[in-house]
This record gives sequence, C-alpha cells and structure tokens, in this order.
Amino acid sequence: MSTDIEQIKQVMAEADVLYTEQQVEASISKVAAEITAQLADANPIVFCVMNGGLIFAGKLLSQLNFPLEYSYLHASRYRNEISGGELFWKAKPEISLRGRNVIIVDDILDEGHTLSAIAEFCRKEEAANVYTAVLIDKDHDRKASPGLKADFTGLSCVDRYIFGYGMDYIGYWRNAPGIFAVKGL
Ligand SMILES: O=P(O)(O)OC[C@H]1O[C@H](OP(=O)(O)OP(=O)(O)O)[C@H](O)[C@@H]1O
Ligand SMILES: Nc1nc2[nH]cnc2c(=O)[nH]1
Repeated sequence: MSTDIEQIKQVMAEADVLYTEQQVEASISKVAAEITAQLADANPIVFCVMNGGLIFAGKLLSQLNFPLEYSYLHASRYRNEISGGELFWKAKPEISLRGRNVIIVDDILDEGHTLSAIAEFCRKEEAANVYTAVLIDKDHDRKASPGLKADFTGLSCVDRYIFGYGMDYIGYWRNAPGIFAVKGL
C-alpha cells in the first residue's frame, strides 16, 4: 500500500514543537563539549546507529576536535513502526572493537532496549569501554532497566511519539528541522 503523502504533510502541520532547531543545535554543542572533556585522549571509535542517529552523529562529529575513528552500525527495533519489537541487526560493526573505547551515538533513548543490546554486543566484542550518547531521552518508567540513562544526553522529552532530527514518523520527517510530537500520540 502506498503512503498517503497528504496525511504525512498533515502530521507535520499539526505536530507540537518540542524543541526548535536552535535549541537542538545548542544541545548538540553541549554534548560535544561533555564528550570532549571526558574522552579527548581516549582514541575512540564513534559508531552512528543508523538510521536515526545520522543527523545527530553528523552534527556532533564536526564538533569533536580530537583524534577519533568513525563508523556505523544498523540495528532496528521499530522498522518504521511506532512501537518496538525484537532487535534486528542489519549491519554489525566491521572494525575490531577489542581493547577500544567505543562511543555509540543514537537519536533517542526510549525504552533503551536498542542501546542496551548494542552496548552489550560491543562488550562481548571486548571493547575496553562502551559509552552511549543520545540526542534525546524520553521520560517514562518503562526503561529496559530501572533508571537507564545514556552517558551523554542532549535533551529530554515527554512520553509522546516524536520525530525530526533523524527520528521518523513512519519513515518520513527524519529531515524535520526541530523535534516535534505527533498530534494525539
Ligand atoms: O530505546 P528504544 O525503545 O529501544 O528505541 C530507540 C530506538 O528506536 C529508533 O530506532 P528504530 O528501530 O526505529 O530504527 P531507525 O533508527 O531506522 O529509525 C531509534 O533510532 C533508536 O535506535
Ligand atoms: N521516531 C521515533 N522513533 C522512536 N523510537 C523509539 N521511540 C521513538 C520515538 O518517539 N520516535
């Protein structure tokens, strides 16, 4: 079935703005400063979690002014749906993680199953340390483990379905310049 583009446009038109582009950019700079303060001498590998992590990782990387390697991995629990299922690996890291400091960069920590599973994978691959960085943390009590947080967090948000800055609404609006909540969700 083809997507109703008019409905996709309507979702954007009716969405609530949670954070403007300016606010998101400021939060990315804050995370970059925190990572720099802690890991500038760590020779890390930074992994972007595709697809959602793309914009955050891209904007973050150019503000990390120290030696690092960059790569990507692709694991998805939502696969363009609005509720999560099993973690499905589409691309595992190709670089050896053994003995390395790893920074996993993703758009959102919602329940946290995705990030926890990826971090666990990196530990099994014998990474020396695994750090996590997310653009936004959703505030609710359904975390994969109680009190689960990323090591570096840009923003937090209410318990609604959000899109923009890499995050999709049924595959659309990852390009939205701000963070928005879908009306009624
Ligand atoms: O904290 P969780 O409840 O596990 O959810 C967070 C994950 O969900 C989204 O990925 P998704 O599986 O939708 O893939 P995508 O990156 O391609 O959008 C998002 O990018 C995170 O990786
Ligand atoms: N786009 C998007 N992806 C998610 N993955 C987990 N929670 C969310 C959310 O609120 N929005």
